[in-house]
Amino acid sequence: MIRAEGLHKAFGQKTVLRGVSFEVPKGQSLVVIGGSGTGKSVLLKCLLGLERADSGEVALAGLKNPTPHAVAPHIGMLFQGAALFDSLPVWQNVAFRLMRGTGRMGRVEARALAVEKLARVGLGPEVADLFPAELSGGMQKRVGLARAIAGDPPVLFFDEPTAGLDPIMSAVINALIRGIVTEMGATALTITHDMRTVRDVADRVAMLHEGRFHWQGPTAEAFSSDDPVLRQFTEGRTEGPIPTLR
Ligand SMILES: Nc1ncnc2c1ncn2[C@@H]1O[C@H](COP(=O)(O)OP(=O)(O)OP(=O)(O)O)[C@@H](O)[C@H]1O
Repeated sequence: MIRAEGLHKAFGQKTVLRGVSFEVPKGQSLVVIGGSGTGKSVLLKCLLGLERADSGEVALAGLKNPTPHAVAPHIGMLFQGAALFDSLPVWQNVAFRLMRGTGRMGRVEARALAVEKLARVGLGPEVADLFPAELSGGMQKRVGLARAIAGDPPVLFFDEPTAGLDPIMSAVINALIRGIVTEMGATALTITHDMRTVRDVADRVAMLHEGRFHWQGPTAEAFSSDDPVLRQFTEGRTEGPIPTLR
């Protein structure tokens, strides 16, 4: 479960979050949309404890206002640029967290688990010993996804999972995310600008606008709503209540 209650966050004079409240029940997938600079990344950082909200509360996997360290074993995260370690082979990237800390896995077990997770995201065992630089962007995303699910975490975060991918690879990654989330029974939160990701991945959609969730609801309703702010965004129109610089 992921819950936020009245999150406020300002940087100096600039208020970014003005009372964000929502709950993602266990096993559900929420996709957060919103224009550039509306605070989606700030919200994600507040949820992960990477930024402290000025006020409000976060509950994540049973933890209240967790620190990044406390929350790490309970979450998997796919970063926007995949964020793999260049100097480590793919399998060590996937098993990175499992090979550290108390109760860490031995190399043989960790490698076997990495190969299994790579298979889940459509990559063969021959990829395990390659280095990230040898992979295409789509393959790196798959490796990032394998790493996110390596520890079978109950909560998954996806930050712009299709950024920089072609439409076909985007569809592949979206389908993988949806399949994995359903199969694991994970609670998921995805940030995206990609309406295809919204359609493919979301049970529910929330739109961040002027520091709050301006609209929240089931995915089908997000695309049939007559809310002018939501419509302008989902239809990508320059005219409407959201100001644009042209
Ligand atoms: N550490 C910081 N210090 C000052 N301002 C910040 C900081 N982090 C974020 N901001 C500001 O908060 C606002 C929201 O930024 P954020 O990166 O969350 O937007 P976003 O919705 O993720 O945008 P995009 O879709 O373009 O990635 C921006 O105006 C940004 O400049």
